[in-house]
Amino acid sequence: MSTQADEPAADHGSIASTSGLGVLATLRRGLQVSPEMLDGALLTLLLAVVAACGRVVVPLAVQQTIDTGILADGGVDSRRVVWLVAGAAVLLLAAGLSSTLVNVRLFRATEAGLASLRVQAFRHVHDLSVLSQSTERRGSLVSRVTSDVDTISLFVQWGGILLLVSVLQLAAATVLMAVFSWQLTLVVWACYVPLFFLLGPAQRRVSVAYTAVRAKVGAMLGAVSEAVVGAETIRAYGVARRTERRIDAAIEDHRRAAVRAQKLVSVVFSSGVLVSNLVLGVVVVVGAFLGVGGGLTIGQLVAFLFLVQVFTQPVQMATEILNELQNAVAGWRRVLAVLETPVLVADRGASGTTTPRGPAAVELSGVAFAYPGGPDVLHDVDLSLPARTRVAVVGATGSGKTTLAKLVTRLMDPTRGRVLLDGVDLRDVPAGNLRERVVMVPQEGFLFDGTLAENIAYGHRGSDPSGEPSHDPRTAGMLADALRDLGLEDWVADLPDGLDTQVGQRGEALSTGERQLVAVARAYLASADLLVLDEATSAVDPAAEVRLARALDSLTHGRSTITIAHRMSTAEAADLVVVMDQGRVVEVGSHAELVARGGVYAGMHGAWVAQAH
Ligand SMILES: Nc1ncnc2c1ncn2[C@@H]1O[C@H](COP(=O)(O)OP(=O)(O)OP(=O)(O)O)[C@@H](O)[C@H]1O
Repeated sequence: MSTQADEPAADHGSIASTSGLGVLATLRRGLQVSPEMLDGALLTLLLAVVAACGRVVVPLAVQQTIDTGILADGGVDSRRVVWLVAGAAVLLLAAGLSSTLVNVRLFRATEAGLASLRVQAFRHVHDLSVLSQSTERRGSLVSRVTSDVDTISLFVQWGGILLLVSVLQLAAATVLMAVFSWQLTLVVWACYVPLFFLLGPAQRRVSVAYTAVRAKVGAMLGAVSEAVVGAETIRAYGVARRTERRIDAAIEDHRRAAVRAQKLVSVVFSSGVLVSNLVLGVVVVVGAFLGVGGGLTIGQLVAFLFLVQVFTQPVQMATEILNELQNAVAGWRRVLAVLETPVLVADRGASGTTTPRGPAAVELSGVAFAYPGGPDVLHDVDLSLPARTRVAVVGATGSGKTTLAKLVTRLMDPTRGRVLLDGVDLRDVPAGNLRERVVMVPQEGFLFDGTLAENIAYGHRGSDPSGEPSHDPRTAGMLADALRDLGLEDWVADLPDGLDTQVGQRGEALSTGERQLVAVARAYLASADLLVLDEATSAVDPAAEVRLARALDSLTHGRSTITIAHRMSTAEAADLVVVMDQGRVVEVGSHAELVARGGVYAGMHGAWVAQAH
């Protein structure tokens, strides 16, 4: 039997920055994760072949028209010319249609694949422990689900189409050229291969130049937006000139970087055109010699000139496409890394042990915890918190109070030891059951842009714990009851639109104290068996303080609560006080007992009393 002592330490793996797979492995894995991308790929490929063949229709038609129509043995054969032109038109139409279909089909398949990739990545981010999320900067996580997926989409929809069509186009042109003259085909390839290799380094320089431009754009936007946001401070300190100079410099930097990048692009582009023209010249000269020897007809020579044009575009684009491919693979790696991060706080689901609703008792046994890569911040915590008890956890800043709260609410799992709810290890309690029974009330809950009613009802999940907060009339009734029980009716009545008041983004339209009240009302509606409260530290006016205290009192009445207490008055009012010091529980008892004991708590309390009076 496994005991807490021999349980392996939980590996708090954070999200790797990339998946560490090679290019091909990344592409293979990416397609496995989003198989929708390959939907109907065979037909798309066939259509792409038709589209690519369309690129050589004109050279072929020109050759046929000249050799068998205009220069026919018995003089110009007008009927043949007309047929050839009409045939070419039909083929071009078919190729154009195929090309459109290839675009549409690739677009549709890619969007379906990427949408499912986004959903998977987003769901997974949600399942990851708070720990994995916090080790990764949240913004960066958002970018993985959004802009990194965009780099893939950019490549697949633009680069991918070009790559597919270009490769087929080169193949079709080469085959036709080889049919006309293998010698001249070799000449064309010999001219283009070096260009391809030269373009690589040039393209890299372009890419570096553009990265610099993007950085300068960022710096410029930063400088401008800082000046706009901080306009009041800038004016107050009379530093407008200095700010202007900074902005001017940032704009000038950007201009210089943009011009440099554009110059490089012009050089690269013109050299492509130059080589293409040179090849045309070489083809004419070599072709003329071959023609003299009887190896090449005039029609074929002219067709060659067209075919050289068919070569130029894919070769010029190739390095850019490869660049996009690199970007896409990098994006894919970052998204896959999210998907590969193991869910540390795993949900046992139906195979877990559902605990019945009712008074909740909590026990911590030999609990230790370390944040990733850090030392233990909780050591050997043994605690038994009876049901229906108001517990206050006190301790100096950094003593581990919040960490303890996160373990009790299973936002993370302990590195060693066990946290039990009514005797069941939290790791065995299904997530739905746990969220129904245990609710964490942060200092200030996150408010969503919407009405006050919506924000309060957010905590209520009706009878279905996994369901959406219900919007039915019963909720309205419950809201009214909750506000009455918490003594918040007056407050809501005084608001301009009552429960329909818009709270603004993140609740910016409410005051700090009001946001705290929303958090309390929300927790009340959630009607959990155990509340873990992080007491607000921000000061509010005395009237609001009284209202909040009264609401909190109603909220916690008759319920098991664990409050991270920042005020001694909260500890005084609690049934049980847990004192933490440097990650250890050093004292447990009632306020009176602990004061009488004359230990750490008595010292903290004494200091508070002395300061207050
Ligand atoms: N995400 C984190 N990553 C690494 N270390 C952390 C993290 N959060 C907290 N810690 C560390 O863990 C220790 C305990 O922190 P905790 O937040 O639990 O203390 P606290 O008692 O709640 O403090 P406060 O009263 O200031 O909120 C501290 O040393 C802190 O630096």
